[in-house]
Amino acid sequence: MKLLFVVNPISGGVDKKPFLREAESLCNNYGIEYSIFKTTGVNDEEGVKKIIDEFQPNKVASVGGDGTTLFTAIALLETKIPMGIIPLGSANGMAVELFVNPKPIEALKNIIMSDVIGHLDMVKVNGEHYSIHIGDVGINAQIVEAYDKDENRGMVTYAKYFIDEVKKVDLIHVAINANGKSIDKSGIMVCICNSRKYGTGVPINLTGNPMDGKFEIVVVKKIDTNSIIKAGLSKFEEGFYDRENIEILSTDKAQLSFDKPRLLQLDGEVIGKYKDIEVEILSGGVNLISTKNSLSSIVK
Ligand SMILES: Nc1ncnc2c1ncn2[C@@H]1O[C@H](COP(=O)(O)OP(=O)(O)OP(=O)(O)O)[C@@H](O)[C@H]1O
Repeated sequence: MKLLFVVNPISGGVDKKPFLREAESLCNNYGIEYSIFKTTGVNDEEGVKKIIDEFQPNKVASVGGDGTTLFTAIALLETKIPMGIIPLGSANGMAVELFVNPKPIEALKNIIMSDVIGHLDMVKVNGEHYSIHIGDVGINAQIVEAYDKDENRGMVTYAKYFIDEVKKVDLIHVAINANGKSIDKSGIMVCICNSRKYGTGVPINLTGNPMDGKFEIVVVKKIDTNSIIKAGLSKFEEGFYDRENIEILSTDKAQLSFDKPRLLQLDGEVIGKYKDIEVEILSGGVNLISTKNSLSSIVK
């Protein structure tokens, strides 16, 4: 077997060397041929495609956070090569969502051993951007933008910008065209969800399923002390999920038209400001290496 590691050296502020030492020793012991591609943060698409082409891996392990998972998934989109996730980012929202073993070396053993493939959907935005986890316009996108400019990573940095942004929250008006209907909505955040929960553990789309060929548009109506407390508590107990503060629309294609250009983030990456957004599902776009146990938890 040939295994390619796509490694983000900076994700989560975690040093990847100890994991890589253990991974290399495991591969050497079992006679697994491997190659390591380290991302640099600039023009990595070309580099990773070149190594995929030359090395022709049977499996790919994405070592990093959600951004790295998405980067790897996009690189593999036109191949049928399956990929798995080694959670070594700051929040690892997608890994949690997909019931990946939280211990990196155990996640690697699952990738090596498993022939179980899950057909994970991917969301395509404006014909050129992708998401597998959650994208949004509004308060969270603003936080992600501020977070990205800070050299510190992790939850404490995220929390610092959360508090700043809550103070200056702005109401968004959006016209949503989906399922043959057009509806107008207002809220503090409009989310495009392939998945259920943010990396922080806060649920946004509890009825979603990342493998059902659909995505959800979730409009969060307001933010006040009560909704913040409920959102925070719902991380620990889903009973606190505030159904009254959200509206959910499930579809496979939608057009969103905002009152003015709005900042969009997809899977933790800031994409830019858009007034109009077109979203479509790429059903089963990612061949995800999983396990029977994880798959039954995902699609339950
Ligand atoms: N060598 C590098 N130096 C700087 N930035 C990098 C490098 N490699 C990748 N990146 C950037 O890292 C980001 C992706 O990070 P990723 O989402 O995997 O980790 P994270 O943000 O720490 O974790 P999480 O998404 O779980 O919160 C992308 O913006 C990518 O451009």
